[in-house]
Amino acid sequence: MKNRGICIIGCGNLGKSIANGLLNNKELSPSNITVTRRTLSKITDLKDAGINITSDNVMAVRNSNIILLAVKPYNVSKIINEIRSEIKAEQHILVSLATGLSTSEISEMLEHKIPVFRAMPNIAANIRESITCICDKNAIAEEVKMVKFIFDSIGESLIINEELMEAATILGACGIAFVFRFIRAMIQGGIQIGFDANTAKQIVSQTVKGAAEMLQKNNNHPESEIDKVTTPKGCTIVGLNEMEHRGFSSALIRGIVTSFEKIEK
Ligand SMILES: NC(=O)C1=CN([C@@H]2O[C@H](COP(=O)(O)OP(=O)(O)OC[C@H]3O[C@@H](n4cnc5c(N)ncnc54)[C@H](OP(=O)(O)O)[C@@H]3O)[C@@H](O)[C@H]2O)C=CC1
Ligand SMILES: O=C(O)[C@@H]1CCC=N1
Repeated sequence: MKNRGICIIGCGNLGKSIANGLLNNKELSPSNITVTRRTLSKITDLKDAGINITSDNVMAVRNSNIILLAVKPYNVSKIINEIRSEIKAEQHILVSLATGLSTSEISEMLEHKIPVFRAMPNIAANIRESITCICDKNAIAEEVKMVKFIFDSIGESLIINEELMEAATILGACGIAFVFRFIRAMIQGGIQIGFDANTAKQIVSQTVKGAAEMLQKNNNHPESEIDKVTTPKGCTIVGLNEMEHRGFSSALIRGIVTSFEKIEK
């Protein structure tokens, strides 16, 4: 990977999170990373860290091997039109991060047949804690390994079938927003029962981190961990039951399904 150039076209919320995450990858030199957007004043910190910043998408593509397309879905065809003639079969791999556009739709916009990937990270890429689901069209094993290397370096990654890409978008990419909303509600509850906002945030964040890490490390089902907390006739079970009476699990499931229905339209 050392001599491969990576460009991120559209260095906004997601693109910048990825760029920040990649900065900590010792196998990638910041000078091999180029990011683009029109408003460069918003990414001068990346320039200070050694990443090339530019508004020139064509130059960025010309000097790179792996193109991460991180613009809004409605800007994808316009950007591909702009860079199409620079995309070379022997030089490039294209990774689209755009929601809802298939690898076939992207491939059809291109002049040459090149490996096209879709990847769905989340903004925790910023601290190298993303989960990224990846699928591809026309890629060989070595190219898959290369793309996986990039996303493994900003968290974890999974190769999935393309038909699950929309579901992956909801659970992983939108999912982090759902988790933040849960955390916010916990903090609001914590303030109501006596903590100041900062202390409540510290307690809740570490509690959520501990719960997530327990599941990652011991592979148990969440309910079997809940059983270890709930004392018969105790204060945990009454809280949990009240949450369920109020539709807690149902609200989450319905939110996930509603987001999925929106993306499937
Ligand atoms: N945000 C998220 O958590 C996730 C987003 N995605 C997908 O990633 C993509 C990007 O989303 P997000 O980062 O939220 O969007 P943003 O709007 O934050 O980022 C897109 C960036 O593209 C830049 N841009 C627009 N036009 C051009 C152009 N002609 N040349 C270069 N850059 C351009 C914009 O900057 P400027 O106006 O300065 O040019 C903007 O900062 C979307 O397709 C989204 O579906 C996927 C997973 C998670
Ligand atoms: O809300 C959206 O449409 C995008 C897709 C995943 C995260 N943000």
